[in-house]
Amino acid sequence: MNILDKIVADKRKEIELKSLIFPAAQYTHSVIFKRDTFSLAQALRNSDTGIISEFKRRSPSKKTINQNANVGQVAMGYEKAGVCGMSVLTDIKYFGGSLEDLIIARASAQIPLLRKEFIISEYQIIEAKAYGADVILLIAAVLTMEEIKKFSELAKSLGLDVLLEVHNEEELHKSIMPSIDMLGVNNRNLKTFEVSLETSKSLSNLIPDDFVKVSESGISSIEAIKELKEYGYKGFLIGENFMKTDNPGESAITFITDLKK
Ligand SMILES: O=P(O)(O)OC[C@@H](O)[C@@H](O)c1c[nH]c2ccccc12
Repeated sequence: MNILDKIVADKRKEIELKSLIFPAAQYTHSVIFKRDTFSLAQALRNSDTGIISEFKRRSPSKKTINQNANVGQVAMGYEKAGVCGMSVLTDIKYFGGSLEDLIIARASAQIPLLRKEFIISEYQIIEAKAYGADVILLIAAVLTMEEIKKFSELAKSLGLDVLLEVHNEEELHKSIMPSIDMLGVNNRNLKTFEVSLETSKSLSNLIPDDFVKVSESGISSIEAIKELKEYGYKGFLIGENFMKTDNPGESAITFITDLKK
């Protein structure tokens, strides 16, 4: 079994139990559930920097990235840096994240927040909104075309933006539908952890122009962003490059200042 299959198998068990303890219906009456959301797609369209910065303590490919960072402080730093949005890992077992991190980020910054999660059920989409997310991630590698349609339509009906992530041409073909706002190309193969910006470059011309194009993972230089922009990318998801430093917020400020020069 590859790591992605393992993560998804664990996730199924987790949701099965969680939905018994906290049924989805109990979330939908809360004030936070009914709030207005921020649009990441809109922020990216209006931006000339396009940075989506991530909060990530560890990952299966990098055992420790940053165990000390305070999610509230990092969210404030990212907001001050002028990022278009912040991605918050909520998977505990493999990434050391949590829904608590998401809610603290929500309380700390008024910017679009992406729930970074392996979404395989409608329950997690309700939960995402209830914990303060504005955007959900759907990973084509673990979903059927029917699931992508059902999940993205539910998200849209709740006022959430949808970032659909692909890694190859086949995943891209099954994912193109009107309920998707942004198409993310993950430069990291989630099954082997290999990273190459060539993935973004080679898939770019297959993505129709009505979707905001986002390049994800392995981005650590201004040069890389300038190059990816030429392939039509408007969004750049950066995690480790900021998180591996002692002050991720400050690192984002420096990075975006340099990007604007
Ligand atoms: O830390 P990086 O290489 O800058 O990557 C960030 C982000 O793209 C990566 O964390 C990611 C992209 N897609 C995912 C899906 C699940 C978990 C994590 C991810």
